[in-house]
Amino acid sequence: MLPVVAIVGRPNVGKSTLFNRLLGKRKAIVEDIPGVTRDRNYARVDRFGRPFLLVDTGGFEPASEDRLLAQMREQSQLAIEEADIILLVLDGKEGLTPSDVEVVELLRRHDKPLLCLVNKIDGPRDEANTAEFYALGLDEILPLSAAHGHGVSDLIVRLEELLPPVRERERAGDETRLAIIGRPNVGKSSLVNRILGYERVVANPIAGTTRDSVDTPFTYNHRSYLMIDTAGIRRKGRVSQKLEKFSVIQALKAMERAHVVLVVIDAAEGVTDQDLTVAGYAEEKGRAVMLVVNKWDLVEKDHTTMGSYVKDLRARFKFLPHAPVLFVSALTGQRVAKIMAEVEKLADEFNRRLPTSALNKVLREAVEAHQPSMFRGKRLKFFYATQTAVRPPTITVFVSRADGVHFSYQRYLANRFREALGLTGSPLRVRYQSREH
Ligand SMILES: Nc1nc2c(ncn2[C@@H]2O[C@H](COP(=O)(O)OP(=O)(O)OP(=O)(O)O)[C@@H](O)[C@H]2O)c(=O)[nH]1
Ligand SMILES: Nc1nc2c(ncn2[C@@H]2O[C@H](COP(=O)(O)OP(=O)(O)OP(=O)(O)O)[C@@H](O)[C@H]2O)c(=O)[nH]1
Repeated sequence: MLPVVAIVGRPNVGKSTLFNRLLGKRKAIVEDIPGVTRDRNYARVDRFGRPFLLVDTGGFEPASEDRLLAQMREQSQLAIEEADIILLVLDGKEGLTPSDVEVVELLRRHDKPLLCLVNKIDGPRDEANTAEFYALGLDEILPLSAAHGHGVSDLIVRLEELLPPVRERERAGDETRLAIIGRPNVGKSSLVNRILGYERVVANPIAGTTRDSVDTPFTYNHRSYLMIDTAGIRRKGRVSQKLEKFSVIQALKAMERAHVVLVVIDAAEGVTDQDLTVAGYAEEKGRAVMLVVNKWDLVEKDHTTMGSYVKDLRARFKFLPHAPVLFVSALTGQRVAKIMAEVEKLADEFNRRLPTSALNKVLREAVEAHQPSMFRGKRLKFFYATQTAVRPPTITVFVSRADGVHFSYQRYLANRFREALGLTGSPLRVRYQSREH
């Protein structure tokens, strides 16, 4: 499972600066998810020896000293519960403050690895500023300039030493891994129980290596599935609802390991930004996504309700035009049995291997039926298409000028591939590569 590294510290100490510094240029999570305007406070970091999920716990509302301390306690508590490693950022320019002392006390009562960073040590002149922080009695204080990068490589070395070893690959086999995610209280556990109640649970839940994870293998229609549990979200209660991003982390961790992701939406509450955020991440990762609208029993309906609900859903989840949508009630059981039937179809498509001959036939016929427009005075030439990856199915098309394939033509070809190959719900990636002939 992806380890979590949380950055904590008072406002203005440089948490976001450090976050961006560790992230480097490339942000691993899409930032332009339509409909999501909120700041990004978490991202997968892949640039170093071991990938991890980095969380910036900042973003306090401006508050009085008292309120601030309360928020910092809460922030630290969450980091203790959720993170594998905690980076405490202190302000070397401002010096040690009473709230720093308190937070350190709180953090070290637990055995989570803690790295204490004194930031804004921009040059030799500032180094004396670190001295007073030794009063905290910590074994190790790392001077840092998040803004200029000094000390960052030392930090990374320490981080890598502390990160838990990479677990051996997820249990091999061709089972489909299923994650059910959604905001607190949308009915995830009820759905999991319903699904596992219907299907044959093969074994007792296997306790994962981390305390929160309990995956359940089961079979449906003679095929193996693994239900990835997101129980962590359930136990947090009051606190994590305040800092919603921590429940997002659980969802991100589950999605890392999943093939098929069920994004559960509360029918009565409607789509929230958080739903869009996690679905956007699933889309970016190339997971097969299904939108499950739960608590359908609570909605007053006439014959137009479902249609307009779908329309609204499609508009919000524009980036997932193919995701199947189901309206269910975990309470009454209505249509819950359909979920696994849909999952099976989706998983089939998601795992599909497409013969090169079939792909080329589709490509040839599509180009014949509708020629691409000229690019810089020349007709584009399409050579051939072949599948270059599975999960999700990925097709590479070789063409005279990859940059000459207009977006609308890309969409046209992708749709032709989908139609011809019977891919209705699964993501499909089509890449273009230039070739001379
Ligand atoms: N001199 C100096 N300034 C820094 C350094 N790192 C951050 N700053 C400055 O400190 C200020 C606060 O930085 P942020 O990264 O926004 O701090 P933050 O902790 O995320 O703040 P909140 O979002 O309020 O929690 C900005 O003006 C930064 O430019 C540093 O290494 N040296
Ligand atoms: N009316 C109605 N209530 C439901 C339905 N599904 C779940 N609930 C209720 O919604 C509440 C939350 O359900 P849970 O299954 O615990 O939701 P969860 O998403 O696992 O919640 P967290 O543990 O907070 O993440 C419970 O009171 C359920 O009885 C449904 O289809 N209709």
